[in-house]
Amino acid sequence: MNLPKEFIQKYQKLLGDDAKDFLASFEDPATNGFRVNPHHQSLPANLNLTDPVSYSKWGYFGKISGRSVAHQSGAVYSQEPSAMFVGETAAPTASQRVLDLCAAPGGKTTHLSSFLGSTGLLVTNEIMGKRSKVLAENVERFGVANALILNETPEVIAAHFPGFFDTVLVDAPCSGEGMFRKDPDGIKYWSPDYVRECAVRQQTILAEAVKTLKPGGTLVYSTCTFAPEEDEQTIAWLLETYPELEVLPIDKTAGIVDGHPEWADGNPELTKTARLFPHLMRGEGHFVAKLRLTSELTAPKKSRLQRGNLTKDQKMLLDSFVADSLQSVDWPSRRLITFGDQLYLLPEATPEFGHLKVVRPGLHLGTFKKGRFEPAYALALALPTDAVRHNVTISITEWAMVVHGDQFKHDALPVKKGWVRLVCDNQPVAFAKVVNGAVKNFFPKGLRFDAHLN
Ligand SMILES: C[S@@+](CC[C@H](N)C(=O)[O-])C[C@H]1O[C@@H](n2cnc3c(N)ncnc32)[C@H](O)[C@@H]1O
Repeated sequence: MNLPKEFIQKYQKLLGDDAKDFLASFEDPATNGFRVNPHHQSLPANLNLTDPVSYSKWGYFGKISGRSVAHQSGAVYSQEPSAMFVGETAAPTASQRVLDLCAAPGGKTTHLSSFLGSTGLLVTNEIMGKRSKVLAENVERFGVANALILNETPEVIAAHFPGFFDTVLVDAPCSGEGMFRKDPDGIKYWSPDYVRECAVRQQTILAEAVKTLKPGGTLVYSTCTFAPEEDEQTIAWLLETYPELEVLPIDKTAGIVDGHPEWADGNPELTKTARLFPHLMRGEGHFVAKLRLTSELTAPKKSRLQRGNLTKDQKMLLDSFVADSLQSVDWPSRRLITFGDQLYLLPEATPEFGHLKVVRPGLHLGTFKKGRFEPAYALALALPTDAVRHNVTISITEWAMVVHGDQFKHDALPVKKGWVRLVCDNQPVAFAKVVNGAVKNFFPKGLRFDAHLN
């Protein structure tokens, strides 16, 4: 790999004897991993779970194809193992209010959702419009039901949610030195100036993030870069600027090491932060710090809950779909909200949106069409097995036809007419409509792909 001369010299100076191994590690292949989705009652039969990531509840080493049932159904999320350490450090507890401020494409958000289960509120935000759509796709594929997905600046988020969150994650945009093995093109952007530019941006983002914390709340800051300017020095700046913050210790195993105070202002508290180096552990590299707000920084504002807005006619159409096709779902009217003809289930205790740019106000339940309700793809992936009246098991060949958008015939249909959920390898695939004994494919047009089974 063609590493810049200044990069090599910088790390030779910082790492001393270790620099040789560190720099040599850039010639090794990137480490792959995936997390399994605890929301799925069973996992695909052929998943290789023989090589677990020791510090992660749901993580394994290995590569999963983006064209597999495991991926499409949301049974797994591909994530390199050092990135898993971020979610494990944040580890929100049930019912918390959680903010993921820099969230796309959604690796850490889906991980945080695994801790929350169906409880609490996960506000997941991405500043770039296009990337916020990718975030929404990944959140939906992972069957997350309690996420409010936003496309906002940190400034707007801070103004809307002062003193609101129990856990805040800032997985900051950074110089990405830990991504060089996976994406060598990233090296082109690297320069000492770029590193400094990133550090300034990180401070700007953190200055907003801290305003959203409740007293006692936890802030997790992470980067996928090795630059001390963006890692220890950023935390040193935080501690100096906000005496209300204290660093919390992080358990370090599997080759994860302490942060380096001597690479910042010498504050010994910085040893509590964590460094993940590719020559010391099996992963691409990260920096993680965990802090707690010890006293109030920003007074919370009184916010009302966002109210649902379903009309009587819409309620009737929805009730009729639920009666025919689902069982044991509990969707109180106050949480049902329409955006145009799209229906969503708000997460419990969602505060009013005001003027926020909302990408998804919760779980997409479906679309109101003339005189009927059509269930959403997101709903098919989010519902547990027993919540759907008719699950139809399809073969892998039929699955490939579904995800390609083809029509297909199926012998064992439980109904002549109505909605069924297609299931392959015990995983949810999509809703389909049975019309006169034939299956009508509703796999979303924008997500169709060729599974290349042969
Ligand atoms: C490291 S990536 C996040 C990765 C994500 N957390 C995950 O695990 O999949 C950083 C994100 O911050 C966003 N970003 C860039 N500039 C930003 C800014 N000024 N404020 C907030 N987010 C920003 C980027 O668009 C990018 O999606």
